[in-house]
Amino acid sequence: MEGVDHLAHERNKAQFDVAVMKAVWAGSRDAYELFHRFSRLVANDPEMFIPAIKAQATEEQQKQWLPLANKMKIIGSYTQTELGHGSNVRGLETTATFDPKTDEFVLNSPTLTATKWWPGGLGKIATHALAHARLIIDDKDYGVHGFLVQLRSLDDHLTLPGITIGDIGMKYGSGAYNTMDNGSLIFDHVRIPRNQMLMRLSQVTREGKYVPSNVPRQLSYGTMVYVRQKIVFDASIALSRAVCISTRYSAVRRQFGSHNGSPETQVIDYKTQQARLFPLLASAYAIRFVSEWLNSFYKDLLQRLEAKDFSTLPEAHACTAGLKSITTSVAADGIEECRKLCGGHGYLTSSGLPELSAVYIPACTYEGDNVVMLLQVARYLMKTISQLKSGNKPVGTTAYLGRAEQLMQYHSDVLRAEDWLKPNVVVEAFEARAARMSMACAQNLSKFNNPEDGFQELSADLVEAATAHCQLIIVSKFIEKLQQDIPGKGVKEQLGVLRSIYALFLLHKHIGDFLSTDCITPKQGYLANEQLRSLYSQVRPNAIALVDAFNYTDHFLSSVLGRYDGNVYPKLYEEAWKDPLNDTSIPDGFHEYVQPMLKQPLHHGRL
Ligand SMILES: CCCCCCCCC/C=C/C(=O)SCCNC(=O)CCNC(=O)[C@H](O)C(C)(C)COP(=O)(O)OP(=O)(O)OC[C@H]1O[C@@H](n2cnc3c(N)ncnc32)[C@H](O)[C@@H]1OP(=O)(O)O
Ligand SMILES: Cc1cc2nc3c(=O)[nH]c(=O)nc-3n(C[C@H](O)[C@H](O)[C@H](O)COP(=O)(O)OP(=O)(O)OC[C@H]3O[C@@H](n4cnc5c(N)ncnc54)[C@H](O)[C@@H]3O)c2cc1C
Repeated sequence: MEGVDHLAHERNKAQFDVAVMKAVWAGSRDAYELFHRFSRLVANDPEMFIPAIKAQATEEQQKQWLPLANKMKIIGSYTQTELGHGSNVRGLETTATFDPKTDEFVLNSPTLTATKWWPGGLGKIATHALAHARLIIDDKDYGVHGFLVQLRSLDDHLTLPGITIGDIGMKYGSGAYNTMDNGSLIFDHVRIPRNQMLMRLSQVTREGKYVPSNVPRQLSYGTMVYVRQKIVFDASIALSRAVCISTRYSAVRRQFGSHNGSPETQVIDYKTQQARLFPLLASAYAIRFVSEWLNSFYKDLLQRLEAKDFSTLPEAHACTAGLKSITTSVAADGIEECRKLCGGHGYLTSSGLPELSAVYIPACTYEGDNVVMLLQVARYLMKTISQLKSGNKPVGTTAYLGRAEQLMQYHSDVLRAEDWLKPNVVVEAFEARAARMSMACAQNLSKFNNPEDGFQELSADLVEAATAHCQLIIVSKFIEKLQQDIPGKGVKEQLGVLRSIYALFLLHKHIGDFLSTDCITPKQGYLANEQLRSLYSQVRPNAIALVDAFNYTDHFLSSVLGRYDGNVYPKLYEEAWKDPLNDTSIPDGFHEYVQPMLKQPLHHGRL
């Protein structure tokens, strides 16, 4: 019935202050930032074009271009990926050849695979591209640099001479990503003034002299690092949206279990439903908190870079790449699991889940394919280990590797299931697992004469070691979050339950790592799983309140299953009748195509 809260009985069970939990969830990001995340499918993708200008343009160039971009006087596209190369940025083929006679660069797409392909906004709306191309001076190739190129007239929006642009066509399903005009672009000897090469990091003089960057060349990748840390925050929103929908629906849905006319069982009370749903609820909170930490780490990096302190740049790259990879995989897989948790109705567009999935899953690919990103983390871990011998003491997220010798002797001293509730017990187990997996890779790598051959041969193991390292970071940051002063009745206790669920779910899921590295015994693994079951019972009465704390409106969720009031069935039915198919009783085409078949006479008893 309208106006009735069908989930009131669930909300009354909450054992914590929901208003405080809402504030904890919102964290340091304001509402605009939250909304902005989902207005990202705008043409002028502010996520990339504007940050790239800020990162790679000189002050003078910023003064010229930023006001235009910020006021949408130009619409920009971050145009890096090509038909033939996306992951391998150093393999890009587009060229920008300096012409000293005219003080210009000539941009050209020498091959079909050099065609720019995928950049958002490029297909129909962008007027300018921040094009990544190989800088060529006097036939010498100086590698990939950024160039600002006008693509379309600002008068009639027609493409300019030498520019061939198109949309790359429909993408996965009917999802909203089809509102993004990801485009293709071919340059045919397009000339731009020399001052349209972004010259903050390296320059080309009027005489055609290349002045290399006096800072790490990887700063030219800075925009990708910036977006990757934002993507981690985005993962917490996407996953929490799906978890909110499937948790509320799981409390509404009843199936089996009726005795003597009693109501059927709420599916949220089935242990299998809890074992699938509650780790995702815990993961949403875990990803949110690690994204807060990552954002502060990134802001600290920016301050250091201003002071020409590059000391945390490698770690920032490894953390943004690795956490982007892990959190988007968890969120993408989690959204699909949430669909399945809603049974058949989860497959309806009106559930909001198919659309959320279709829009979200490319996050595992864009801004760095998730495996390629974990391989970057693995390189960083192997390099860190290789430097141990020279006395280099790792700090920050790899500090535990400085205690590798000690961790190699570690054995968990868990005796009872509740021992797994102690944060230090959990962190030690995760550190030992990560250290032993990385040390084993380093050991095996040392057997190869050519380290690169070894790295390729061992890359699957290295990805697993990188995953263990990133999961340790997320577990540690969840624990650190709870060491903060968090007011409110029961709030910290509930977050402590979620923290333990997150960690013990991972331990259970990756039990093979923990056993094969001899960090824990099978019995200790069994006790962890036993504790997990008990934790699910502790979350159960708070589940609805924990997803209410995400503070999402019904409009934002756009899901009949995830409605705040739980009034699902009437709204499901109402929503279905909005489908144009239900405008008429007899479907179009019936008389022309179906009825003649039905009217066909029977021949000898056969149709
Ligand atoms: C809501 C949210 C909105 C979400 C809104 C998002 C909307 C979708 C828009 C999507 C946009 C895109 O996809 S834009 C396109 C995104 N494309 C990508 O992400 C491409 C991924 N590929 C890459 O980043 C690079 O090719 C990478 C894989 C790192 C390899 O680069 P290189 O070959 O140059 O480097 P390597 O040889 O591997 O490493 C050399 C050294 O450089 C270091 N290094 C490499 N990259 C580094 C980096 N970024 N910063 C620091 N250091 C780096 C390595 O650690 C090595 O250090 P040492 O070992 O110490 O020497
Ligand atoms: C929705 C969407 C939006 C995008 N928007 C933009 C944009 O605005 N601007 C832009 O420039 N680009 C954009 N891209 C492109 C995106 O950045 C690339 O697709 C992404 O970087 C992956 O590169 P790739 O396609 O070359 O994948 P590939 O690297 O070709 O991946 C194919 C397979 O090869 C594997 N692989 C590749 N290299 C290795 C290796 N060294 N070791 C082991 N395995 C490897 C990968 O893991 C993967 O399984 C977008 C892509 C999508 C899907």
